[in-house]
Amino acid sequence: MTETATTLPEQGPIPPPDPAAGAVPPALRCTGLDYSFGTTKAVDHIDLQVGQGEAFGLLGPNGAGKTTAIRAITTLLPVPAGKIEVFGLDCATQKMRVRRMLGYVPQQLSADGGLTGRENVELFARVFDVSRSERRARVAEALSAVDLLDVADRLAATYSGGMVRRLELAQALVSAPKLLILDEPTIGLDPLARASVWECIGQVRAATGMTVLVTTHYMDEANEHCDRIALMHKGTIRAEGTPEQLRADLAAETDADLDRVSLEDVFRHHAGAGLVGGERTDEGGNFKDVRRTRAAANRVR
Ligand SMILES: Nc1ncnc2c1ncn2[C@@H]1O[C@H](COP(=O)(O)OP(=O)(O)OP(=O)(O)O)[C@@H](O)[C@H]1O
Repeated sequence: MTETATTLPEQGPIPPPDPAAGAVPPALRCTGLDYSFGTTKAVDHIDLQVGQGEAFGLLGPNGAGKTTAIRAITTLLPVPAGKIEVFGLDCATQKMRVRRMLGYVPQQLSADGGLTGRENVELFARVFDVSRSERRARVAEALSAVDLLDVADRLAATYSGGMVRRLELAQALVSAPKLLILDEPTIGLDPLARASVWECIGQVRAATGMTVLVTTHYMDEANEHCDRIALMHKGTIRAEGTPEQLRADLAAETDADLDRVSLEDVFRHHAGAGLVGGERTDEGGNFKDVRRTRAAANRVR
Protein backbone atom coordinates (compact mmCIF):
# COMPACT_ATOMS: atom_id res chain seq x y z
CA MET A 1 0.00 0.00 0.00
CA THR A 2 1.43 3.38 -0.93
CA GLU A 3 1.66 6.17 1.64
CA THR A 4 -0.58 8.46 -0.33
CA ALA A 5 -3.63 9.03 1.82
CA THR A 6 -2.06 12.12 3.30
CA THR A 7 -2.51 13.86 -0.06
CA LEU A 8 -6.29 13.74 0.24
CA PRO A 9 -7.86 17.18 0.33
CA GLU A 10 -8.28 18.87 3.68
CA GLN A 11 -11.80 18.67 5.03
CA GLY A 12 -13.82 21.85 4.96
CA PRO A 13 -14.57 23.62 8.23
CA ILE A 14 -16.84 21.75 10.60
CA PRO A 15 -19.91 23.88 11.47
CA PRO A 16 -19.37 26.00 14.58
CA PRO A 17 -20.63 24.52 17.83
CA ASP A 18 -24.17 25.36 18.83
CA PRO A 19 -23.75 27.93 21.64
CA ALA A 20 -27.03 26.76 23.18
CA ALA A 21 -25.67 23.23 23.43
CA GLY A 22 -22.40 24.56 24.86
CA ALA A 23 -20.34 21.80 23.27
CA VAL A 24 -18.97 20.60 19.94
CA PRO A 25 -21.75 18.57 18.28
CA PRO A 26 -21.18 14.87 17.77
CA ALA A 27 -20.62 13.65 14.22
CA LEU A 28 -23.93 11.81 14.47
CA ARG A 29 -26.81 11.85 16.92
CA CYS A 30 -29.97 9.77 16.46
CA THR A 31 -32.76 10.38 18.95
CA GLY A 32 -35.80 8.10 19.03
CA LEU A 33 -35.18 6.99 15.43
CA ASP A 34 -38.02 4.85 14.10
CA TYR A 35 -38.54 3.34 10.65
CA SER A 36 -41.11 0.85 9.38
CA PHE A 37 -41.69 -0.88 6.04
CA GLY A 38 -45.44 -1.41 6.17
CA THR A 39 -46.02 -3.51 9.26
CA THR A 40 -42.32 -4.40 9.64
CA LYS A 41 -40.67 -2.22 12.24
CA ALA A 42 -37.10 -2.20 10.93
CA VAL A 43 -35.72 0.40 13.38
CA ASP A 44 -37.45 0.73 16.74
CA HIS A 45 -36.80 4.00 18.55
CA ILE A 46 -33.01 3.94 18.70
CA ASP A 47 -30.72 6.50 20.31
CA LEU A 48 -27.17 6.61 18.99
CA GLN A 49 -24.28 9.02 19.28
CA VAL A 50 -20.97 8.95 17.39
CA GLY A 51 -18.24 11.39 18.41
CA GLN A 52 -16.18 13.35 15.91
CA GLY A 53 -13.24 11.29 14.68
CA GLU A 54 -14.59 8.02 16.11
CA ALA A 55 -14.80 4.70 14.26
CA PHE A 56 -18.17 3.30 15.30
CA GLY A 57 -19.39 -0.21 14.47
CA LEU A 58 -23.05 -1.13 14.10
CA LEU A 59 -23.30 -4.89 14.53
CA GLY A 60 -26.22 -7.29 14.51
CA PRO A 61 -27.63 -10.35 12.78
CA ASN A 62 -29.26 -10.27 9.34
CA GLY A 63 -32.44 -8.24 9.49
CA ALA A 64 -31.47 -6.38 12.70
CA GLY A 65 -32.14 -3.00 11.06
CA LYS A 66 -28.56 -1.80 10.49
CA THR A 67 -28.93 -0.95 6.78
CA THR A 68 -32.26 0.77 7.38
CA ALA A 69 -30.72 2.91 10.13
CA ILE A 70 -27.81 3.78 7.85
CA ARG A 71 -30.06 4.63 4.91
CA ALA A 72 -32.11 6.90 7.15
CA ILE A 73 -28.91 8.65 8.27
CA THR A 74 -27.79 9.13 4.66
CA THR A 75 -31.19 10.77 3.96
CA LEU A 76 -31.93 8.15 1.30
CA LEU A 77 -35.20 7.09 2.94
CA PRO A 78 -38.28 9.25 3.50
CA VAL A 79 -37.83 11.34 6.66
CA PRO A 80 -38.25 8.93 9.59
CA ALA A 81 -39.81 9.52 12.99
CA GLY A 82 -37.36 10.81 15.59
CA LYS A 83 -34.38 13.06 14.92
CA ILE A 84 -31.07 12.56 13.12
CA GLU A 85 -28.34 15.19 13.35
CA VAL A 86 -25.04 15.12 11.48
CA PHE A 87 -22.45 17.54 12.91
CA GLY A 88 -25.38 19.38 14.48
CA LEU A 89 -27.39 19.66 11.25
CA ASP A 90 -30.92 18.27 11.23
CA CYS A 91 -31.24 15.64 8.46
CA ALA A 92 -34.94 16.39 8.06
CA THR A 93 -34.58 20.11 7.38
CA GLN A 94 -31.00 20.44 6.08
CA LYS A 95 -30.80 17.41 3.84
CA MET A 96 -28.52 18.85 1.15
CA ARG A 97 -26.01 20.28 3.67
CA VAL A 98 -25.95 16.93 5.44
CA ARG A 99 -25.40 15.07 2.17
CA ARG A 100 -22.35 17.21 1.41
CA MET A 101 -20.74 15.97 4.64
CA LEU A 102 -21.33 12.29 3.97
CA GLY A 103 -19.51 9.61 2.04
CA TYR A 104 -21.48 6.38 1.65
CA VAL A 105 -20.34 2.95 0.49
CA PRO A 106 -23.57 0.94 0.23
CA GLN A 107 -23.86 -2.82 0.56
CA GLN A 108 -25.02 -3.12 -3.05
CA LEU A 109 -22.59 -2.61 -5.88
CA SER A 110 -22.13 1.05 -6.75
CA ALA A 111 -19.28 0.82 -9.31
CA ASP A 112 -20.02 0.45 -13.03
CA GLY A 113 -18.02 -2.36 -14.64
CA GLY A 114 -18.32 -0.73 -18.08
CA LEU A 115 -16.39 2.36 -16.94
CA THR A 116 -12.73 2.63 -15.96
CA GLY A 117 -11.82 3.13 -12.33
CA ARG A 118 -11.06 6.79 -13.01
CA GLU A 119 -14.37 7.33 -14.84
CA ASN A 120 -16.27 5.80 -11.92
CA VAL A 121 -14.66 8.18 -9.44
CA GLU A 122 -15.11 11.16 -11.83
CA LEU A 123 -18.81 10.39 -11.99
CA PHE A 124 -19.07 10.66 -8.20
CA ALA A 125 -17.00 13.85 -8.21
CA ARG A 126 -19.52 15.41 -10.59
CA VAL A 127 -22.52 14.14 -8.62
CA PHE A 128 -21.03 15.53 -5.41
CA ASP A 129 -20.28 18.90 -7.00
CA VAL A 130 -16.49 18.82 -6.78
CA SER A 131 -15.54 21.96 -8.74
CA ARG A 132 -14.29 21.49 -12.30
CA SER A 133 -10.95 23.09 -11.51
CA GLU A 134 -10.28 20.69 -8.64
CA ARG A 135 -11.92 17.58 -10.05
CA ARG A 136 -8.99 16.01 -11.89
CA ALA A 137 -6.62 16.31 -8.96
CA ARG A 138 -9.21 15.16 -6.41
CA VAL A 139 -10.06 12.06 -8.48
CA ALA A 140 -6.37 11.17 -8.73
CA GLU A 141 -5.91 11.74 -4.99
CA ALA A 142 -8.87 9.52 -4.10
CA LEU A 143 -7.62 6.76 -6.42
CA SER A 144 -4.16 7.10 -4.97
CA ALA A 145 -5.50 6.87 -1.40
CA VAL A 146 -6.95 3.44 -2.19
CA ASP A 147 -3.87 2.35 -4.14
CA LEU A 148 -5.61 2.16 -7.52
CA LEU A 149 -3.89 4.97 -9.42
CA ASP A 150 -1.73 2.57 -11.44
CA VAL A 151 -4.80 0.71 -12.73
CA ALA A 152 -7.15 3.70 -12.90
CA ASP A 153 -7.59 3.45 -16.69
CA ARG A 154 -8.60 -0.21 -16.71
CA LEU A 155 -12.29 -1.15 -16.89
CA ALA A 156 -13.68 -1.78 -13.40
CA ALA A 157 -15.01 -5.11 -14.76
CA THR A 158 -11.40 -6.35 -14.81
CA TYR A 159 -10.84 -5.54 -11.10
CA SER A 160 -10.77 -8.16 -8.35
CA GLY A 161 -13.40 -8.01 -5.58
CA GLY A 162 -11.00 -6.21 -3.25
CA MET A 163 -10.10 -3.65 -5.92
CA VAL A 164 -13.79 -2.99 -6.61
CA ARG A 165 -14.41 -2.37 -2.92
CA ARG A 166 -11.45 0.03 -2.79
CA LEU A 167 -12.79 1.76 -5.92
CA GLU A 168 -16.12 2.26 -4.14
CA LEU A 169 -14.19 3.70 -1.24
CA ALA A 170 -12.49 6.17 -3.62
CA GLN A 171 -15.93 7.13 -4.97
CA ALA A 172 -17.05 7.95 -1.43
CA LEU A 173 -13.82 9.77 -0.54
CA VAL A 174 -13.62 12.05 -3.58
CA SER A 175 -15.93 14.60 -1.96
CA ALA A 176 -13.75 14.67 1.22
CA PRO A 177 -16.57 13.55 3.56
CA LYS A 178 -16.50 14.33 7.26
CA LEU A 179 -18.53 11.22 8.04
CA LEU A 180 -17.86 8.06 6.03
CA ILE A 181 -20.60 5.42 6.22
CA LEU A 182 -19.74 1.89 5.14
CA ASP A 183 -22.30 -0.92 4.93
CA GLU A 184 -20.41 -4.22 5.18
CA PRO A 185 -17.34 -2.94 3.29
CA THR A 186 -15.50 -6.25 3.33
CA ILE A 187 -18.30 -8.71 2.65
CA GLY A 188 -17.27 -11.52 0.32
CA LEU A 189 -13.58 -10.55 0.29
CA ASP A 190 -10.60 -12.78 1.09
CA PRO A 191 -8.57 -11.95 4.23
CA LEU A 192 -5.87 -10.03 2.31
CA ALA A 193 -8.41 -7.92 0.44
CA ARG A 194 -10.27 -7.28 3.71
CA ALA A 195 -7.06 -6.09 5.32
CA SER A 196 -6.27 -3.77 2.42
CA VAL A 197 -9.72 -2.13 2.62
CA TRP A 198 -9.21 -1.48 6.34
CA GLU A 199 -5.68 -0.22 5.71
CA CYS A 200 -7.05 2.39 3.28
CA ILE A 201 -9.73 3.46 5.76
CA GLY A 202 -7.13 3.71 8.55
CA GLN A 203 -4.77 5.82 6.45
CA VAL A 204 -7.50 8.27 5.45
CA ARG A 205 -8.70 8.53 9.07
CA ALA A 206 -5.18 9.23 10.24
CA ALA A 207 -4.69 11.88 7.57
CA THR A 208 -8.04 13.67 7.85
CA GLY A 209 -9.64 12.85 11.22
CA MET A 210 -12.72 11.60 9.36
CA THR A 211 -15.48 9.91 11.41
CA VAL A 212 -16.44 6.38 10.33
CA LEU A 213 -19.70 4.50 10.85
CA VAL A 214 -19.49 0.90 9.67
CA THR A 215 -21.59 -2.25 9.72
CA THR A 216 -19.87 -5.60 9.59
CA HIS A 217 -20.55 -9.24 10.39
CA TYR A 218 -16.85 -9.84 11.02
CA MET A 219 -16.28 -9.64 14.77
CA ASP A 220 -12.50 -9.61 14.39
CA GLU A 221 -12.76 -6.48 12.23
CA ALA A 222 -15.09 -4.75 14.68
CA ASN A 223 -12.77 -5.63 17.55
CA GLU A 224 -9.69 -4.35 15.78
CA HIS A 225 -10.97 -1.29 13.95
CA CYS A 226 -13.91 0.15 15.92
CA ASP A 227 -13.48 2.45 18.92
CA ARG A 228 -17.05 1.76 20.00
CA ILE A 229 -19.76 -0.68 18.98
CA ALA A 230 -23.55 -0.87 19.17
CA LEU A 231 -25.24 -4.26 18.94
CA MET A 232 -28.60 -4.15 17.19
CA HIS A 233 -31.26 -6.84 17.23
CA LYS A 234 -34.85 -6.66 16.01
CA GLY A 235 -34.60 -2.93 15.41
CA THR A 236 -33.30 -1.98 18.87
CA ILE A 237 -29.88 -1.30 20.36
CA ARG A 238 -29.19 -4.11 22.83
CA ALA A 239 -25.71 -3.05 24.02
CA GLU A 240 -23.21 -0.29 23.37
CA GLY A 241 -19.62 0.39 24.39
CA THR A 242 -16.00 -0.26 23.53
CA PRO A 243 -15.25 -3.87 22.56
CA GLU A 244 -13.48 -4.27 25.93
CA GLN A 245 -16.44 -2.85 27.89
CA LEU A 246 -18.91 -5.12 26.10
CA ARG A 247 -16.79 -8.19 26.86
CA ALA A 248 -16.31 -7.13 30.48
CA ASP A 249 -20.06 -6.50 30.92
CA LEU A 250 -20.92 -9.96 29.59
CA ALA A 251 -18.24 -11.60 31.73
CA ALA A 252 -19.69 -9.88 34.81
CA GLU A 253 -23.28 -10.71 33.88
CA THR A 254 -22.59 -14.40 33.26
CA ASP A 255 -19.90 -14.79 35.91
CA ALA A 256 -17.48 -15.92 33.20
CA ASP A 257 -13.73 -15.49 33.00
CA LEU A 258 -13.05 -12.31 30.94
CA ASP A 259 -10.26 -14.02 28.99
CA ARG A 260 -12.77 -16.57 27.73
CA VAL A 261 -15.39 -14.06 26.56
CA SER A 262 -15.02 -12.89 22.97
CA LEU A 263 -16.87 -10.20 21.01
CA GLU A 264 -18.55 -13.07 19.17
CA ASP A 265 -19.94 -14.28 22.51
CA VAL A 266 -21.27 -10.76 23.12
CA PHE A 267 -22.90 -10.83 19.68
CA ARG A 268 -24.50 -14.24 20.31
CA HIS A 269 -25.69 -13.17 23.74
CA HIS A 270 -27.47 -10.08 22.46
CA ALA A 271 -28.70 -11.65 19.21
CA GLY A 272 -30.78 -14.25 20.99
CA ALA A 273 -28.38 -17.11 21.74
CA GLY A 274 -26.44 -17.97 24.86
CA LEU A 275 -22.70 -18.10 25.27
CA VAL A 276 -20.60 -20.45 23.12
CA GLY A 277 -22.56 -23.60 22.32
CA GLY A 278 -25.93 -21.95 23.03
CA GLU A 279 -28.90 -22.58 20.75
CA ARG A 280 -30.00 -19.83 18.40
CA THR A 281 -33.54 -18.80 19.24
CA ASP A 282 -33.88 -16.40 16.32
CA GLU A 283 -32.31 -16.88 12.91
CA GLY A 284 -32.92 -13.33 11.70
CA GLY A 285 -32.81 -12.21 8.05
CA ASN A 286 -34.88 -13.40 5.12
CA PHE A 287 -34.71 -14.15 1.39
CA LYS A 288 -34.04 -10.52 0.52
CA ASP A 289 -31.12 -10.40 2.94
CA VAL A 290 -29.47 -13.50 1.49
CA ARG A 291 -29.99 -12.46 -2.11
CA ARG A 292 -28.60 -8.98 -1.46
CA THR A 293 -25.60 -10.28 0.41
CA ARG A 294 -24.73 -12.64 -2.41
CA ALA A 295 -25.21 -9.93 -5.01
CA ALA A 296 -22.81 -7.69 -3.13
CA ALA A 297 -20.24 -10.46 -2.93
CA ASN A 298 -20.42 -11.22 -6.66
CA ARG A 299 -18.85 -7.89 -7.61
CA VAL A 300 -18.92 -6.42 -11.15
CA ARG A 301 -18.96 -9.22 -13.69
N1 LIG B 1 -37.32 -2.31 1.22
C1 LIG B 1 -37.81 -3.07 2.19
N2 LIG B 1 -39.11 -3.45 2.18
C2 LIG B 1 -39.65 -4.20 3.17
N3 LIG B 1 -38.95 -4.64 4.23
C3 LIG B 1 -37.64 -4.30 4.30
C4 LIG B 1 -37.01 -3.51 3.29
N4 LIG B 1 -35.70 -3.32 3.64
C5 LIG B 1 -35.54 -3.98 4.82
N5 LIG B 1 -36.70 -4.57 5.20
C6 LIG B 1 -36.91 -5.34 6.44
O1 LIG B 1 -36.51 -4.52 7.53
C7 LIG B 1 -35.82 -5.31 8.50
C8 LIG B 1 -34.43 -4.75 8.71
O2 LIG B 1 -33.68 -4.95 7.52
P1 LIG B 1 -32.22 -4.35 7.30
O3 LIG B 1 -31.85 -4.60 5.88
O4 LIG B 1 -32.20 -2.95 7.77
O5 LIG B 1 -31.37 -5.26 8.29
P2 LIG B 1 -29.80 -5.44 8.39
O6 LIG B 1 -29.47 -5.48 9.83
O7 LIG B 1 -29.12 -4.39 7.57
O8 LIG B 1 -29.55 -6.87 7.75
P3 LIG B 1 -28.27 -7.43 6.90
O9 LIG B 1 -27.20 -7.70 7.91
O10 LIG B 1 -28.79 -8.67 6.28
O11 LIG B 1 -27.91 -6.38 5.91
C9 LIG B 1 -35.83 -6.75 7.99
O12 LIG B 1 -36.94 -7.41 8.56
C10 LIG B 1 -36.02 -6.58 6.50
O13 LIG B 1 -36.66 -7.70 5.94
